[in-house]
Amino acid sequence: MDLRIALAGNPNCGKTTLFNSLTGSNQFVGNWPGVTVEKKEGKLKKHDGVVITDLPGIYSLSPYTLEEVVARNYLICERPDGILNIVDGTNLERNLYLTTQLVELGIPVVVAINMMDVVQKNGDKINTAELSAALGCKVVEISALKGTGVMEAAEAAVDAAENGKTVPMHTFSGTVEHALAHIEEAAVHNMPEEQQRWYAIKLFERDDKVLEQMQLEKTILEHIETDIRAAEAEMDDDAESIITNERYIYIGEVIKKCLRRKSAGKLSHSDKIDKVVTNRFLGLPIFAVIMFLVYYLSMVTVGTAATDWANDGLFGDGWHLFGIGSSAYGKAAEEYGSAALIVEGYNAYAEENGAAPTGDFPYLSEDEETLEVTEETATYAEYTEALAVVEKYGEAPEPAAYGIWVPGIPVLVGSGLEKAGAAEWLAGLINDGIVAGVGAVLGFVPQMLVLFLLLAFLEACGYMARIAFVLDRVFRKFGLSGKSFIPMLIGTGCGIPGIMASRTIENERDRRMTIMTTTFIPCGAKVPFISMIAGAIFGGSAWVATSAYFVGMAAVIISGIMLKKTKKFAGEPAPFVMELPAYHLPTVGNVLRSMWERGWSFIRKAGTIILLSTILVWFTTYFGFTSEGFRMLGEEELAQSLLAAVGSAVAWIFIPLGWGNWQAAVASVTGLVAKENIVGTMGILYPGGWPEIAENFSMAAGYSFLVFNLLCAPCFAAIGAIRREMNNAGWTWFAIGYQCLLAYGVALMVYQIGSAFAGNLNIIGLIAAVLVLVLMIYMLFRPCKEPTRLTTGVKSGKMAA
Ligand SMILES: Nc1nc2c(ncn2[C@@H]2O[C@H](COP(=O)(O)OP(=O)(O)OP(=O)(O)O)[C@@H](O)[C@H]2O)c(=O)[nH]1
Ligand SMILES: [Mg+2]
Repeated sequence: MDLRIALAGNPNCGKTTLFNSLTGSNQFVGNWPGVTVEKKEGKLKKHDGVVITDLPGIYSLSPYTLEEVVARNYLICERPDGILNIVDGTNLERNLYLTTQLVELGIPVVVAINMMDVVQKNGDKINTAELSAALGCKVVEISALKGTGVMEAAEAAVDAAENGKTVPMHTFSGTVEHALAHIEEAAVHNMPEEQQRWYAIKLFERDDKVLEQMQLEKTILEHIETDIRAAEAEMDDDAESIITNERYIYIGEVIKKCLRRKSAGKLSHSDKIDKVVTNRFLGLPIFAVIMFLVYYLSMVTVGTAATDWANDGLFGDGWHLFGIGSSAYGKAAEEYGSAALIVEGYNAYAEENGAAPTGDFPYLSEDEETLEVTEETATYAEYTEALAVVEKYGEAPEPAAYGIWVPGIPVLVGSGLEKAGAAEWLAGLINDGIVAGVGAVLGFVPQMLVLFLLLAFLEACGYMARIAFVLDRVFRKFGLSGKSFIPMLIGTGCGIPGIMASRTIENERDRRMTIMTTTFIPCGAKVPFISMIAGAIFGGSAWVATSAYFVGMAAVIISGIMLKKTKKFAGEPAPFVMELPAYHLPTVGNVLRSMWERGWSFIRKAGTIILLSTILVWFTTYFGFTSEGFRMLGEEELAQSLLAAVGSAVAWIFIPLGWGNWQAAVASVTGLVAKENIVGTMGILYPGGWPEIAENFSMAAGYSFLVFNLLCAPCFAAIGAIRREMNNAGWTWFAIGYQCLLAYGVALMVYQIGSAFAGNLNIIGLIAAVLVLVLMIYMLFRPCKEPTRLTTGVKSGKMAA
């Protein structure tokens, strides 16, 4: 049997950080309470047979929310062999409240005071010997972040689990002890001795869960009730408060003996920053600016340079080594290209009219970005100039002549396959399928890494927790709770942990609503298609990605307001009590690790599920029934493919949204498998790349496509998470149906109203869009329905406990 050590402590005290360093795992760490919502096990490094369990944070052993129940049940029902209680040294008073309960459990406890690096920097001193004597268990000092003292702490816990015994030092007042003695005698005397005290105290508090678990006989219950009543009458308070108060009084005494504060009363750095960042008026604008910067840096500056290289170079024709020669070649190619078009126009005119033009003549010019072809006029003088240029070059300039030219993967693979004499279908599968599809997704890796890096930094330093606080003020105006923001915050990485994070919401209706709306926020997998639309149709503007983020957030707020007006969701928002963690500079290692974790899972997905999807998409795209029967198709025959047939059958649904072509319809459907697939599928279906996409989408249609895929049902994995968290098929379908309907309605408005502004008015479409708008406004402003009875009996206001 393995020795089991549980890491228990308040939220955000560093349990997961310690867990990662003790076990070498990579669990997610963030600077706000409620990051871990499930227990995780790992083997202690260099110690065979010791299993460490990371638990969600708890403030006490009376849980209110789902993830707190997980922690409590593990401690009480599965009873680990030892508890390593992590205590945030910068917040001893609140943290020790849990400690006083843990030492009563009858399980050996070792207290590890964490964040000692901060405590020391603040100049505070903790007397551990004194604290250890007061609590009745060993106390060690650690810094999980810096890794100091962590192994010693784990070994102390192992030692205590094997040999130790923790006996609580604290006694309640005489009246309470008297009642406890009676309860022990009457109700719990047949339990193991070390557990009796804890159960007696819980019975005294009339804890529902313990009462339910013990199934006491009615006579015994009545007997202990008289004891409790007597104590309550004597102390003039209810039993639960008596216990809570006495614990705090005791903690106050302990703290007085063991802690010497240097920085009492001064405003800390965090408080000063918060005065600005969470300011009533500045908070939101600062948030908007920061999010814009995050997307600007990842999408436009650092990210784009790298992504362009990945898309056009690595997964395109090729690139100049170190960029040397690129601009010279670019200039030459452009000069030659535009001159050649004029010369072509001249020759075409001559051929058509049988005589060379003497004056002005028309020629076709092509826009480099959109590939749009327009007719221009050139003069004879321009022709002579152009002819000179063309003659100077002789032929189209070769990139290899300007620097060291490295061919891209498609070129290499193509020539390799040709040399090996691969069959046509195999070459097609590899180049037009896998390289085009998976390559299109992998091309976004640099951007994603920059984005993940910035998000990891914001999460780790503590800023994101402030956003929940700032948004709470906004959300509350609409009857929503800022608590709903935490899942969305996690959802910017991936929707699945986001949906799971809804467990921190105690109110069942708010929780359901949060599950339904969390995936509106663009997750990492949606970023590539947002970026593709921005790049192909909007000239790479950073506003597109930033707007997607705020469209997602608006969708959450609007949905919240609309849903809250229905019977099923009505009711006061859950009170939002979250302490703001102190800001701190995250370690480089931690931020990089978090970035790499997310980035790697993105890459891994490209190699598995995206790869499989692209193979399927390629096969159904490049094969079809023609007049000569079933065969492989050429690039210009794709309209006859199997996929085109299927896609066309559903594409009409999207005509009102402006992108009723089968390619876009198919891409949206493959997006349900994984959202990265949208980019991969478009990569296969538009062999001409971004310029071909730009040709097929107007700006209004492009943005409508973006909005639809942002808001509609998430990928299957996330739908599975919704199913698990809702724990009900009806609610799951309701969530998916609502998401798709909302996506359709908003995309319809975007396209129809956007087109009308662009001068492409479609009267019927516009009427439909206006109707949707009116309906939404009605849903937003109609009076509230009376709430139905709340089904769960959870209490609110846990911080008071
Ligand atoms: N300065 C400092 N920061 C730390 C230390 N240990 C953890 N942190 C930071 O504290 C924050 C919370 O760490 P987590 O490990 O996620 O905390 P947790 O206890 O698992 O939190 P929940 O899962 O929400 O209960 C992170 O930003 C950590 O980087 C430490 O020793 N010193
Ligand atoms: Mg954790």
